[in-house]
Amino acid sequence: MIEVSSFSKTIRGHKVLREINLTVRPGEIVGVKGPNGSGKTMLLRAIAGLVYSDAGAIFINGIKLGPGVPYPVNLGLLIETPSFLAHYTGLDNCRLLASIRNTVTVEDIKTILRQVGLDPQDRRPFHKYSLGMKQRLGLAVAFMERPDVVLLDEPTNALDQDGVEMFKSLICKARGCGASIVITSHDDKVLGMVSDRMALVEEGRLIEEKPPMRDSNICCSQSMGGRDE
Ligand SMILES: Nc1ncnc2c1ncn2[C@@H]1O[C@H](COP(=O)(O)OP(=O)(O)OP(=O)(O)O)[C@@H](O)[C@H]1O
Repeated sequence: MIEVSSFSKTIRGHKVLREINLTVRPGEIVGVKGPNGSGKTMLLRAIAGLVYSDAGAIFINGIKLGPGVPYPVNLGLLIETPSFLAHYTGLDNCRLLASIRNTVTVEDIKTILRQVGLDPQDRRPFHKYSLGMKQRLGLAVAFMERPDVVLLDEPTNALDQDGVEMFKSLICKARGCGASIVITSHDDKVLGMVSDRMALVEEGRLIEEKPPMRDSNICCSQSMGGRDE
């Protein structure tokens, strides 16, 4: 459960987030839209515990984020361009990141790589990947550890149609497993299809929240089995 409570953030004298209130329950996807520079990425960074508040607070499963507080749950994060070790393969990059928490096996990693459309046996180093392949690898890492909180900034950037379908399937599965998910996108169509609610951010303010759109939400109509096949 994500609870953002009257959260404000000022950077170098500029108020980038202003009294944001937002709750995302387990098994819920909130889509955030808004113009360039409105504060969408900063909101995700704040929920990820990467920036702290000037006023207000963010609670994850009831635990207030702040300096010295370990992130309370498994976090799946894709913010801006994913950065990986240039000379490592996709599999080796994933294995390195997975070794930090040590909660998934190599087979789990190979499975998620296949799910995002990458070949675990591909020996090409990351720097030879296309933009779409890099984005797919970023998504693989975000979902690799069966996260409880998923924060995705422009997740369909550089993805072809097949990649967008893969993304929809991944996010619906995570929702079905009870993750609290926030995504930003300039693609209204994708946001509309997967979000339970939409939030509109302008000049650092959350100015409108739209109610659940169950009828058009593809995640509501898909089967919500476990992750692997
Ligand atoms: N590291 C930083 N230092 C200072 N200001 C920043 C920093 N990062 C972002 N900002 C400012 O915060 C505001 C919100 O930026 P943010 O990246 O959250 O916008 P956004 O809604 O994600 O935009 P876009 O749609 O272009 O990705 C902008 O005015 C930006 O200039």
